[in-house]
Amino acid sequence: MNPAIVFKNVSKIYHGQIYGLKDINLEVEKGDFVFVTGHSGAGKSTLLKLLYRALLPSTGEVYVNNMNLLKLKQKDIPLFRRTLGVVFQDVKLLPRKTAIENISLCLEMLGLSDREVKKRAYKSLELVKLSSKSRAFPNELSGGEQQRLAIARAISYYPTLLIADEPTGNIDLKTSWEIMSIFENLNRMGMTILITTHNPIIVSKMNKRVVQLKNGQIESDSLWDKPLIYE
Ligand SMILES: Nc1ncnc2c1ncn2[C@@H]1O[C@H](COP(=O)(O)OP(=O)(O)OP(=O)(O)O)[C@@H](O)[C@H]1O
Repeated sequence: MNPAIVFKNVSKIYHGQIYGLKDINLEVEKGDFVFVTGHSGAGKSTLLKLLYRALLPSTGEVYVNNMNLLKLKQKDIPLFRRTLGVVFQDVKLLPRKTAIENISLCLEMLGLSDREVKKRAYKSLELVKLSSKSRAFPNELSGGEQQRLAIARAISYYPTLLIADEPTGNIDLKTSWEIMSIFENLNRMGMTILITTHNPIIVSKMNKRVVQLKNGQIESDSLWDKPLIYE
């Protein structure tokens, strides 16, 4: 087996003294769907940043899609980032570009033909059920639609791994379920999904693997099997 993600004895220490993560060991198999939870300051963002190589570990090794991120050469970083899609909490959409342009602009940077860019951009919008809003500007979209557009942009590269930072952080529960069902569909299509969230209702109803962080360490790692106490 070649896991999608491997953390081997990973610690991240900020300013030589603050532990963001402490001796983490974690494997995520290809095709898994994993939530990472934990209180504020538990280390969720640090873990994500290590995954997309915005940070390097202080000790230990991180592998994503079989690449040792410590050994990745600077010139290979853009290529590496295309193997994973990232959905940020603040959606980072370009305000003066339409939905379809927000996606196409990223794809154009890959050097794809105009035809391929168009095909992938429309396909991505279709996957997040936003085809009817292709010409809308971000400020003409609801919070949930903006989040869906951010997902469409992240999957337009056809990544095998999709990671999302609090993707339901700023939206209501009903819209959150719509977003979760999109992640589930992408997972069924074979994409590995890793999502950080604070939201216990989402976690308790989705029945997925849950990695719970506390003070930079893994407190528990199991399938969610607790009773639904947040109804
Ligand atoms: N750039 C930084 N410099 C110093 N300390 C940092 C830095 N980033 C994070 N930390 C510290 O590392 C620890 C983990 O932070 P992290 O942001 O990963 O937690 P989190 O679980 O994502 O929190 P939140 O849910 O509030 O976003 C915290 O103690 C935090 O103060």
